[in-house]
Amino acid sequence: MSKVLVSDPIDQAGIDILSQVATVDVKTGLKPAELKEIIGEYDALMIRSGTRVTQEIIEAGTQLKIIGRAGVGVDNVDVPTATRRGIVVVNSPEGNTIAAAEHALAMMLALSRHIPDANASVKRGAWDRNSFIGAEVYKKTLGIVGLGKIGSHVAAVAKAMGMKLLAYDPFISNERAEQIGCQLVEMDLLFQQADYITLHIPKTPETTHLINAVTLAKMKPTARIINCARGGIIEETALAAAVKAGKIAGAALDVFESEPLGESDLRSLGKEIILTPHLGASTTEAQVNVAIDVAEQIRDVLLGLPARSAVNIPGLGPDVLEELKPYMQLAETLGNLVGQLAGGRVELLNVRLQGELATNKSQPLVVASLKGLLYQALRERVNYVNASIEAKERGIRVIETRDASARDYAGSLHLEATGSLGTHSVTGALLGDKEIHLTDVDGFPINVPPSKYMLFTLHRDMPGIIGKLGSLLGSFNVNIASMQVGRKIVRGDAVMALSIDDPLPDGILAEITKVPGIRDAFTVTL
Ligand SMILES: NC(=O)C1=CN([C@@H]2O[C@H](COP(=O)(O)OP(=O)(O)OC[C@H]3O[C@@H](n4cnc5c(N)ncnc54)[C@H](O)[C@@H]3O)[C@@H](O)[C@H]2O)C=CC1
Ligand SMILES: O=C(O)C(=O)COP(=O)(O)O
Repeated sequence: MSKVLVSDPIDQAGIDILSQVATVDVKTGLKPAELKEIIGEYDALMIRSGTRVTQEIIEAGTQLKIIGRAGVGVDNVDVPTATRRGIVVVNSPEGNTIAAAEHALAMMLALSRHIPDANASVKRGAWDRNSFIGAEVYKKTLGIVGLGKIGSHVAAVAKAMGMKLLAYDPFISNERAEQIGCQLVEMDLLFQQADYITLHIPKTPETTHLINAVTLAKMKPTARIINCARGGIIEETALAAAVKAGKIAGAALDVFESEPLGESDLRSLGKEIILTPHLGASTTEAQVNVAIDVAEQIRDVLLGLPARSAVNIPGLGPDVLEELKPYMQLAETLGNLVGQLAGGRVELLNVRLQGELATNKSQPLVVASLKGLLYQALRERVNYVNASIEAKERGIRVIETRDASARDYAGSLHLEATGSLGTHSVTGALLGDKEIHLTDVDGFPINVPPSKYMLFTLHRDMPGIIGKLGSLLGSFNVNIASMQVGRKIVRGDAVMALSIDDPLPDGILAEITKVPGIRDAFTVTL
């Protein structure tokens, strides 16, 4: 019989499901060394945010087949190491959405009415009605950073309370934001105008310390900020200093850079700050939901069945995958590329499967294109299982067409995306069955393999332009690995695709578009 270790508190409903197929040991509060010592005995590990599943732990887990996170965030799991070792990582993307959203809303109201401190003062025996004059949220502006599952529910409730809603989410379409009743704005404007700011984004390299002394300085002195997403998105020392100096009116935090929270300036602040010990998902309902959701997936994987919310493996049959693998990679690369060219906030994706790809078996390529398209927004959390649902939730319309007539290649894939930078298209094919080639960008024929850092220009085909661009890049110490021009007619419009060795330095795109003849320039990281 399989063995499952549950190393954080999980609802009994989950334990009951696991017990149908495995021996279950519940051992919470283990130190890393203790976990490392015993993990080798187990086929599955079930956790919440309390257990750090590091590379060391995963490598010691020689029998591990699956790690189940009974919640959303998998930032405490070394997913790349698990993937390399063939261990499935699953989570419960929706089980605690309502609990986390309600906690953020509770924090907003508690901050506005000083409920924790007023309660403590009555319990101390006082009857002080003057120290706790509050503020109403009605007709105030709520700025939501991250309009995903939790952010959207916060929006719906806040709207019903009469709040005006602003949102910042570079990966959500205007159409989707409007449906939720939010106005999408840039982050600076949100910070300047909001009376309350609530964060609902994942912790990624881009969002770490997204809120720092500079962003806090943009807030109104009467504004308050709430973080029920992840510790480390707000720089805690900068926040404590801003609250202490009265630069902002207050903050409510459920999550911290290091948990449990140790010595911290945050603890010494008064009623303007509320701290809770990572309670966002701690409702009876959410704990039952996530425990069942994840335990069912662990049970299924131990029985050799696929998992429905795997964050690191495709939920497709191995035979289909093997055949389509190189094309899946092509579709992901093209999706990632066209998403960046279209500016991220994509509303419409046209997928055209051409030549031998125009068969019904190629449906996974549409999913792979969406996975690529959403990669910039969701990173490793988007997978073949959730890409279509995530796209739908973001209001991305997908139109799929099949054209069996082969063009220059036996099979090719054409993607056209409409986003905040307009409509852009890319086509790609495989060379020698394996090597990915871009064969067309915005209707201009090219033939280049994609590379990690790329620069595209739209320019007039005229003498001297390539030299000028080369010298400009040289003056910024940018090394060109390869370059190709695609044009439809001589001396008409043309596209240049350059592979470069490093990311483009800040400010250079603006310089490039100043070169006479160059109309536009885009850079992408693949
Ligand atoms: N305090 C707690 O106990 C809980 C915390 N969480 C945390 O809440 C957060 C949100 O969860 P969900 O709404 O389920 O995730 P989600 O994936 O549905 O939504 C996240 C949104 O953030 C957006 N986003 C990504 N990068 C961004 C950036 N740089 N700037 C602005 N927006 C960006 C994405 O486009 C997406 O719409 C996660 O960090 C999760 O770990 C979730 C449950 C409980
Ligand atoms: O689901 C999440 O991302 C959470 O942050 C909840 O964490 P928890 O399961 O309560 O330790």
